[in-house]
Amino acid sequence: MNKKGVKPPLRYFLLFVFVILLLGAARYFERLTVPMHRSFCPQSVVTTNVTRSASSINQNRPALPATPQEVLQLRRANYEQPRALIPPRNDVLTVTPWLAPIVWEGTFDPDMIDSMYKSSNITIATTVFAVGKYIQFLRDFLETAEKYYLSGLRVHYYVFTDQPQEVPRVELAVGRNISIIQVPKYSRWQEISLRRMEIIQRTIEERIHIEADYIFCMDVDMKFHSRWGPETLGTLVGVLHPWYYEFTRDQFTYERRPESAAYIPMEEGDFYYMAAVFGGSVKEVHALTKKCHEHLEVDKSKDLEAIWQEESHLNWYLLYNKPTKVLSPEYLWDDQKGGLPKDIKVKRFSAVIKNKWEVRDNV
Ligand SMILES: CC(=O)N[C@H]1[C@@H](OP(=O)(O)OP(=O)(O)OC[C@H]2O[C@@H](n3ccc(=O)[nH]c3=O)[C@H](O)[C@@H]2O)O[C@H](CO)[C@H](O)[C@@H]1O
Ligand SMILES: [Mn+2]
Repeated sequence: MNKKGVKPPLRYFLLFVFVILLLGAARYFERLTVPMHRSFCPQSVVTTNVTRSASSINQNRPALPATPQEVLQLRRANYEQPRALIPPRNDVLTVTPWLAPIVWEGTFDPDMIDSMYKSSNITIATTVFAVGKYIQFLRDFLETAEKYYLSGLRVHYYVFTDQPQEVPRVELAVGRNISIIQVPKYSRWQEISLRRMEIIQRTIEERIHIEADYIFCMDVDMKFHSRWGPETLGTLVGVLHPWYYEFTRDQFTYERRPESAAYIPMEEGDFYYMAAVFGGSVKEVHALTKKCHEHLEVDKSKDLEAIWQEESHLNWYLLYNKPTKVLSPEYLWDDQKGGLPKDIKVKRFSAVIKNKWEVRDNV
């Protein structure tokens, strides 16, 4: 017996029990603090945490998303500080007067954006029409999309075609799938092009509203050339037309006949958007396609066809329903423009040069 009345072996045992209890308490409090952090985290980080706690049950799952500790590290990640007095680009407009960002190379951090969306579990519907001879563009569109378009995210392609059996088999990455939907072939290319609004509206109502969170509607005579990442996602997204982004509003080829539902007066207009890509949340794109479809019908009843078909109606819509994000012409280039000007640092998605007389039934 020592002077405190506890034998040395017993003292070591009690010390051991105490340490074990201390470690247990530390782990318990660590767990408690995670939900507290969560409530202060942005949405994407919250999702990351949730996924981790689920996946940590199954230790065999490959490529685990960030742990809560890693999330903290991520929040302190070593990226360049945004400087309030130093604009990332001073050669281009990076925000609209209604405070929507305009996305250009150099204005965002791709790694940061990717890590924000990595475990977000969102699905992006992507519609593409390949009717008549335009089926020839589909393979390149899909193959290059699998290389560059929203890599690592869930993408559901909806291919609308009159020849389902001709849709090429393209290997899709994990989490990506394709639905083929048969549509009629109208005899005029203008009709094929402008019917897209109606068909997209209907398909959103029938299934896309259940199957996806965001949607992009794209032309098929296009190829991806480099990253098209989740920096493009937004509630309502329009893209600057590569031929018109330097022009003033009076030079835009808006519909100028007051009889048309797409009419825009000379003294109005922000940008000229190209109809080869538009997108946003499924809800907003549904509203857009519904309104444009209605306006197309109104024009049709007056025997009117807007100067650039659905593109004229899209421009009307986006003038009076401001997009929440605008993509620069990096996201919609045209190979016919040749080399890139100084302000376009990267070509991400571009229209291929096509022989209109060869691919269209009527020109
Ligand atoms: C540079 C230029 O002049 N651009 C205009 C032209 O774009 P584009 O020349 O890009 O129109 P386009 O021929 O690519 O047609 C639009 C899309 O409709 C689909 N499609 C069209 C025809 C067909 O036979 N089969 C088929 O599947 C296909 O997905 C195609 O990508 O016409 C559009 C008409 O809406 C817009 O007004 C564009 O601003
Ligand atoms: Mn096109």
